[in-house]
Amino acid sequence: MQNISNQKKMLRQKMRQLRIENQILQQKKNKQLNRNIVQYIHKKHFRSQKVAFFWPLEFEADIRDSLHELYRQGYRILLPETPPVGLALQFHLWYPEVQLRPGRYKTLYPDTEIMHPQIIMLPLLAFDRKGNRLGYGGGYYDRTLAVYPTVKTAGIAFSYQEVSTVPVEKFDCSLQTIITETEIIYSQKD
Ligand SMILES: Nc1nc2c(c(=O)[nH]1)N(C=O)[C@@H](CNc1ccc(C(=O)N[C@@H](CCC(=O)O)C(=O)O)cc1)CN2
Ligand SMILES: Nc1ncnc2c1ncn2[C@@H]1O[C@H](COP(=O)(O)OP(=O)(O)OP(=O)(O)O)[C@@H](O)[C@H]1O
Repeated sequence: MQNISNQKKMLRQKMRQLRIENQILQQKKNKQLNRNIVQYIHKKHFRSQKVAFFWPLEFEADIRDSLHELYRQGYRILLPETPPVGLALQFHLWYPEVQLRPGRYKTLYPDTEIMHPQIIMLPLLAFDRKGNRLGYGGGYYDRTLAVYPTVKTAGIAFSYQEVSTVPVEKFDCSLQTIITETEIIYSQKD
């Protein structure tokens, strides 16, 4: 039997491919996904709370509408700066006019003050209904959630990214909620 890290590697390859195949269809689902993100935040969290999002990379869900909408409503939106591998993400305050700087792995972030989030929205390649998450393999979000054990977590994905079981290792942090364009899945008490 293969070890878990190899299983993760293979699932990553498969999900990356699936994402490319879904690129066009995905664009049509962005609107509904953004609607569900805003609805989740309204239902669960008060205004002026600090919500960490991410600036989408190529092929990821385009969640920029949610950032603008929630900013307008008085939430404070934070974006991650990607440090060297082995360190936790740092979150910077975002606002619509801010200039974004290029960071590691083609990420973009605002070079503004650092803030601590109360809610973290996470990108992912695959998820399962128990809230297990597969990312790109940098371990950035697991390390970050280890620093913020009490924050609320919600993964953002399209429904085609659901798999029956994501292979997990002992350091993997699971998600309380997963938001897709078709549903909001509460995998754990939130
Ligand atoms: N939008 C976004 N921001 C994010 C993440 C993410 O997954 N998405 N991260 C999540 O941890 C952190 C950045 N970590 C990353 C770690 C590895 C790769 C990576 O291996 N990229 C591939 C190309 C990915 C692809 O296009 O499929 C590469 O550079 O070869 C990317 C981001 C923080 N910011
Ligand atoms: N809390 C932690 N402390 C130390 N090392 C960690 C921690 N969490 C993860 N790692 C390391 O990070 C590596 C990658 O983890 P994993 O495969 O779960 O990444 P990922 O969740 O897919 O990536 P990302 O969160 O960046 O999207 C693992 O090999 C592991 O050694």
